[in-house]
Amino acid sequence: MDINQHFIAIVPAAGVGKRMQANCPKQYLHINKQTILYHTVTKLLSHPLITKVIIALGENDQYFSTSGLANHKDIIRVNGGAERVDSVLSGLKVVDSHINPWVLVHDAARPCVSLEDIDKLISQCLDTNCGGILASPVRDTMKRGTFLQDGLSRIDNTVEREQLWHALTPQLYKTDELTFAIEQALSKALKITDEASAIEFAKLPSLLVLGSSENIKITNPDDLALAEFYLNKQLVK
Ligand SMILES: Nc1ccn([C@@H]2O[C@H](COP(=O)(O)OP(=O)(O)OP(=O)(O)O)[C@@H](O)[C@H]2O)c(=O)n1
Ligand SMILES: C[C@](O)(CO)[C@H](O)COP(=O)(O)O
Repeated sequence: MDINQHFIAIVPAAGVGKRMQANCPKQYLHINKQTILYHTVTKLLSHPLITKVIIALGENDQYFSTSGLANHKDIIRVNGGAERVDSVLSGLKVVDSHINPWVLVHDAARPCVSLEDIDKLISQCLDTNCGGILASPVRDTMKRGTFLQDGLSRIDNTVEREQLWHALTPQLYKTDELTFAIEQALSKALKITDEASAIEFAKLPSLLVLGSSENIKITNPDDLALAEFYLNKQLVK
């Protein structure tokens, strides 16, 4: 990978982690005595091509100041927004596309991403001059369902899983294209849950770059132990 440029990573970290049912936002839960946010941000900054991280924080965030990241010279803080997409857009507003024509976006809740997968994403996107995302193919039979009463659900149909992928992060796009795509999608009140969906609405292409299924998003309580296992597995490599 003959890359002679450096990258900024935007880390949306302004969520409250409702599904985690914890006593603090999930990005501030600890694994091996460090916060998940600390693991994620230091992982990104350990990549030789990532030189700055822009972290979008909640307006009332009371944890960041003691996270071990507060005075890091390569971290820029911005205010997050009501939705993840708003937090990402806040980060994009402080990126100079002349200096950083490409930008990575990576969830604070994904500390298990590997440097090798980040290399693959950067390499494939820059070699093809096309934005893209890390993704992992679906392995199970997939069903579409309908909620019934009393918390029950029923199967409506089986969803074809050929070329069905889990969208992961980082997602890597040209700064100007991503900013335009997100602003356009928001102006049309379109539902944007990742950068790729805004790019799709803008009818721009995206690569699917095969990434490890160990790059989980810590979302529900049982994800924490799994993330700890994967992080510790990386330590012994
Ligand atoms: N308004 C928001 C909502 C989410 N995020 C971030 O986007 C990432 C992925 O979102 P998700 O896993 O949904 O996190 P939460 O929104 O915190 O989780 P929940 O939906 O369970 O509340 C997280 O790192 C989260 O902090 C953000 O920056 N701003
Ligand atoms: C961006 C993302 O990680 C792609 O899978 C995911 O959409 C973010 O989580 P959310 O629950 O959709 O906010």
